[in-house]
Order: sequence, then structure tokens, then C-alpha cells
Amino acid sequence: TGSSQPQRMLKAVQKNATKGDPQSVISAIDHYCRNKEWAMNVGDDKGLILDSVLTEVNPSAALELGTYCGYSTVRIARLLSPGSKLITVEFNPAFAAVARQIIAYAGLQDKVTLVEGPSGDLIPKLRERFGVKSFDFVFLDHWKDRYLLDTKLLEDCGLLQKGTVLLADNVICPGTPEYLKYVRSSPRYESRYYKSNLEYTKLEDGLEKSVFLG
Ligand SMILES: Cc1ccc(Cc2cc(O)c(O)c(C(=O)NC/C=C/[C@H]3O[C@@H](n4cnc5c(N)ncnc54)[C@H](O)[C@@H]3O)c2)cc1
Ligand SMILES: [Mg+2]
Repeated sequence: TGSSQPQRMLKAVQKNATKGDPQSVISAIDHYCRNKEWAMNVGDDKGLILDSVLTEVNPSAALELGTYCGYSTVRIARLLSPGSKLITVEFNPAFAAVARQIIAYAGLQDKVTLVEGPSGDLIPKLRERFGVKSFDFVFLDHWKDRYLLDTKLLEDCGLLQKGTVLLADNVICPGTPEYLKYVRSSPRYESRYYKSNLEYTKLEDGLEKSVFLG
């Protein structure tokens, strides 16, 4: 059997990026996905919005739902201040295995904890397992029909604090209508849409930034 697309993405990183240089890992993946094989990374256009929101929030405890191959994990972890941590959740073991290698290649393994399993099971265990009090930043990029469920779960588990920023990918394409309706109508969130395009294409997509008001 041949290699998988995530394995080919990893090969492209090992071939074209410099070990320990997160920016070169990001560029190698973007170049590969733009020119060889499209993949569902947040990408370079939406990635710049992710970078700017992250820099503004400067989280000490960040959570990512849906690691996939670790592209956005690297984008987030490279901007974290010393001592800050990112927990990323992925339930596909093959994707998790590739992501671990890409995160390590970028030299960011000390800032990232990749937890394998379904978000619905893991979110209620994050406090007892990793001593997380609450998150100040959450990046949602997993199955689109899980965004709302997991947001409510994070609320119910007391893992959001006043000011926590939720940043959701793909609110237009593939789209997350129930999630959007919730964060835009709930008095507990202050929400804003950042228009961009679907990774490596000219189609519209965007990120929704929602601040939890407590
Ligand atoms: C119509 C159409 C189709 C596809 C696109 C293109 C497009 C563009 C995008 O940026 C996209 O993010 C997506 C997309 O579907 N993303 C889903 C991403 C899942 C990853 O997260 C993992 N996962 C999924 N649920 C869970 C869960 N509960 N607990 C733990 N891990 C989970 C999976 O194991 C994958 O690693 C698609 C655009 C338009
Ligand atoms: Mg996405």
C-alpha cells in the first residue's frame, strides 16, 4: 500500500523545512498543499488572522480541537510565550502520529500536549488530567457539527473564563450554522466574523472570533 496524504505532507516537511524552524515547517506545508495536494489545514490566508488574534490574546492555556496534521498546532505553539501551553485533541491515530512528528520537527513538542481521543470524552477530563483551570484561547477546527456541542461542554465544565476567546475555522465553508447562530445570539458572547478564503482556494471562508463574557 502506498503512503497516505498526511504521510506525504510529513515527507514534504522533512525534505523542505529546517528542523527547529516553525516558520519553515508552515511554509513547506503551505507550498505542498497549494502546489501538490490540497489539504484541510487552516492555511496561510486564514493563518494570518489566527496569528493576529493569538498575538492579541497571548494565551497561557490554549486548546485546539482537531489537530489533523498539526499545521495550526505549529502556528499556535510558535507564538506562545515561554511557559504557556497548548493542548490539542485528535481522535484519528494516523493523523495524530503524523502531527506528533510535524510538531517535533518544528521543535515545539515542549509547548504542545497532543491528546488522542474524541473531544466529547476528553474535554471533561482535561482538568483532572492536565491541571487546567480554564483556557484563555480555543481554536475549533474539528468536525463542524461538533463545534456547538463542544462549546457548551466547555462552558458546562467551567473551562471558559471571562474573556476567553473562541476562534472557529470554516464558519462559511463547510459552514457551521448552528454554532454561528449560538455565539452570535447568546448574551454570553461577543462575536465577530473575519472574512477570508478557504485554504489554498479563491472560495470564501472565514473565522469567527467569539469572546466569552462569563
Ligand atoms: C463542502 C466542503 C467540504 C470540505 C471542505 C474543506 C474543509 C476545510 C477545512 O478547513 C476543514 O477544517 C474541513 C473539515 O472537514 N475539517 C474537519 C477536521 C477534522 C479533524 O479533526 C479530527 N476530529 C474531528 N472530530 C473530532 C473529535 N470530536 N474529537 C477529536 N478529533 C476530531 C479529525 O480526525 C480530523 O483530523 C473541511 C470545504 C467544503
Ligand atoms: Mg478547517
